[in-house]
Amino acid sequence: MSDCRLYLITPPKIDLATFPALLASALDAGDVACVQLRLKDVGDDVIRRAIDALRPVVQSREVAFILNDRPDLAAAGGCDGVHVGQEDTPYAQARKIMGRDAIVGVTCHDSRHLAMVAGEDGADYVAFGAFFDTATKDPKARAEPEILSWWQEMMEVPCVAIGGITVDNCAVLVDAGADFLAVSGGVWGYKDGPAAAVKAFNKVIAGA
Ligand SMILES: Cc1ncc(COP(=O)(O)OP(=O)(O)O)c(N)n1
Ligand SMILES: Cc1nc(C(=O)O)sc1CCOP(=O)(O)O
Ligand SMILES: [Mg+2]
Repeated sequence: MSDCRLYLITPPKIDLATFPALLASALDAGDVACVQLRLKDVGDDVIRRAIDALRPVVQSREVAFILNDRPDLAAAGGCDGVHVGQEDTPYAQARKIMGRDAIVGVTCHDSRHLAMVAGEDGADYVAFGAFFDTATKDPKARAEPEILSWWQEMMEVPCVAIGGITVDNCAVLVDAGADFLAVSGGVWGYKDGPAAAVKAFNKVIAGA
């Protein structure tokens, strides 16, 4: 059985009147390691309100609550961590803002070099992607599953696979050694709903 775990990414737009209950139902359906709040092109107040609404839902279930892009708002809002990309706040600054005990993850696209640098700098995980076509964003790179196997042989730092991951295509990434599958559309857009998606992902992970 694989040690791989699910890492949920929130949908690009969320309605705070309904999304907390939907998220709770997904988290109660099966194992989830982290939830990343990912809102693009919105003001700080919108992000703060979303943190306040979602953080208790996530943290009360012993799941790590991670904010995308913004270590300042993550630290101020009591998040467990932050995810930064190559064009966001640099890792060292994010770490300084978040503190030693927080989770700081770094996007590395399909680059072994970026991953080595992030791992050696002290990142808590490195993220590779996009592995598949995705409608959630226009990804900078396409990664192949071999990069996960290569990383696992070289390094102790966990690796996250992201980009177009679904119940139907994820097995190859689990087999290649992903520690986490980061998924948005494959959960929130799943034919039978997000709770069924979490169950189905966990079934594939357990069988891999
Ligand atoms: C787990 C995880 N991996 C990669 C990303 C992408 O981050 P980034 O390249 O900064 O792009 P945006 O998500 O900010 O558009 C991520 N968010 N999470
Ligand atoms: C946020 C993000 N980053 C990517 C990268 O390649 O770095 S792909 C991606 C989209 C993830 O959403 P979905 O599971 O719907 O494809
Ligand atoms: Mg970013």
